[in-house]
Amino acid sequence: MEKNPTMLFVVAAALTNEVGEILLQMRPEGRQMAGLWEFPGGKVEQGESPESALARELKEELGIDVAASDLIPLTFASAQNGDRGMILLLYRCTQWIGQPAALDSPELKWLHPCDMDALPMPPADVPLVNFLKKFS
Ligand SMILES: Nc1nc2c([nH]c(=O)n2[C@@H]2O[C@H](COP(=O)(O)OP(=O)(O)OP(=O)(O)O)[C@@H](O)[C@H]2O)c(=O)[nH]1
Repeated sequence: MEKNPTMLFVVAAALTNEVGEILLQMRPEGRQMAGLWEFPGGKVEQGESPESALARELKEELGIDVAASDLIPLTFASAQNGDRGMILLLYRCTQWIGQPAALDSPELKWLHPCDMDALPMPPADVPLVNFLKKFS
């Protein structure tokens, strides 16, 4: 029997610039958790590796090209997402091609992890931000 058939896998990027700021985007109106600030990323689709899913999401959401080999695993969070369990995988990315643009969100913001507490973020992101504050 398949184990955890309902588990949702979500991948997200801590896109980090040369001064250590990380890019967050605002979730648009009409989506679950609209108005909250999140790390760019999304759900892993069937047949995708987490890294190829994240590279696809970064292209769709920000218009940047990222090599799967430039996505460095950082940490993860486990949380409830509606009626499903969710594993949220966070990767560090410091190398990409192109200028990040808000293609799928009303606004982007670069900020240091210690300033992220000032923004409303999904509850699942709390341990991710705590990790970044400690180890960035
Ligand atoms: N990208 C992203 N998603 C997050 C974060 N934290 C968090 O709880 N999530 C949740 O993970 C899920 C990601 O789904 P999504 O809607 O962004 O996925 P997607 O881009 O594949 O969209 P779609 O399902 O509408 O096609 C959402 O329920 C979202 O609220 C985060 O920091 N970044």
